[in-house]
Amino acid sequence: MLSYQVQPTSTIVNVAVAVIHYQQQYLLGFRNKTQHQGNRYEFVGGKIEADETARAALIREVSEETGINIKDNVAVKLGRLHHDYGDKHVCLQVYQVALTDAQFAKHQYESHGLEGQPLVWADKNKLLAGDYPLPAANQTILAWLQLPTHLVITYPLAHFSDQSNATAAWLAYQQQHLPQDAWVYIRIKASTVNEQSQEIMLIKQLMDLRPDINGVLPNHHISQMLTTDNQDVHQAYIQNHPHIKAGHLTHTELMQWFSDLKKQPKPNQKDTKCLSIDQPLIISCHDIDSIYAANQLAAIRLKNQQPPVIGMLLSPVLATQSHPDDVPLGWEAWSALAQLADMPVISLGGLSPIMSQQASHYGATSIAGIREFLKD
Ligand SMILES: Nc1nc2c([nH]c(=O)n2[C@@H]2O[C@H](COP(=O)(O)OP(=O)(O)OP(=O)(O)O)[C@@H](O)[C@H]2O)c(=O)[nH]1
Repeated sequence: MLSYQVQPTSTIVNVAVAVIHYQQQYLLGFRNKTQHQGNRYEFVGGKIEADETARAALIREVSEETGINIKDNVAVKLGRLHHDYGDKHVCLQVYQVALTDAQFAKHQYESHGLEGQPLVWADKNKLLAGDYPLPAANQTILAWLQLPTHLVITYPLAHFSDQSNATAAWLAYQQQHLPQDAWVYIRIKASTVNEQSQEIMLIKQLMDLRPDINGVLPNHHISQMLTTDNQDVHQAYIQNHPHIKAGHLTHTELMQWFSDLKKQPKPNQKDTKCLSIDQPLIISCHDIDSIYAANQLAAIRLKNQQPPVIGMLLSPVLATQSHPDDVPLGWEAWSALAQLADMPVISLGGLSPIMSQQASHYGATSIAGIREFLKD
């Protein structure tokens, strides 16, 4: 089977990693200088024994290292990643665990763990800013943690087709209804050639009108921007715009990429240029085949040291008005698929923000939607 997971000659060390947090504070240990990747901070965790599941190892390691019992906590899978340190090849299985008020109250003042290692609670902003040196493999975990709990998706242009000027109506609507500081997948889905030529301009206009929002831009626009005559201007725009957070790859685009990959299994940097390589990616998946393809793409980007895949939009969970013909997966089937993803999974389809807790119970790190996520 075609697989881009790195196949080293040495043994892979499987590690369960617990990203333990209480609200915006994250628990870090400090690795002794004699340890592998010593003199650095780490998330709590350790090797998965041969006869153990990753979750069982997670509970055991957290208990052994900190005394915190997370048996009854929800552990949301953030992802799985390979990293070859040269002297050691690790496969990290990473879970996010939110502590309860009582757990935090009990453990917050412990300055050392049960193995004598120093412990600190790091503010999320400082952690993401790189104030705590971590092993190199953890850079991807930090990128995953950038993903917000809510992702807003814009209405397509067609939603405003009864207006005399649909593009102006689209723009005015987004300007007014997008929540402050939201991460927004700017999806326009123009149908006419005239509208298509305006899409990039519309995206830029929206980003200018609402400088607070964080944009997830369709990948085909990013690659289009980078292959036009104004390539330098666009490249500078994308690279220097602090609020462009990721490119988005549709299910169809992903499967096209995967089919091309199967024809040419060793793509070079130029061949992957159609995928935004300056930005992290968020990928839409609907089934097991696309999840497999997304995992392959994530592994290739990691191996090529390109910005990682930071999320998978897996849909539809429930029936939606926007896709009335799609058969919903339902939470149980959705959850089983989500477990197969090697990156954080965002639930989508007929959801509202009040379902966040339910979504995380089923394995979602985030929740996305259109109408229910806009402000009145
Ligand atoms: N616990 C933990 N390990 C990590 C992180 N990131 C990362 O690359 N690792 C690597 O994953 C492996 C963890 O295994 P471990 O904790 O059981 O191993 P160790 O080297 O500390 O001890 P040991 O080999 O003496 O048992 C180490 O090679 C470590 O460098 C992290 O955030 N937390």
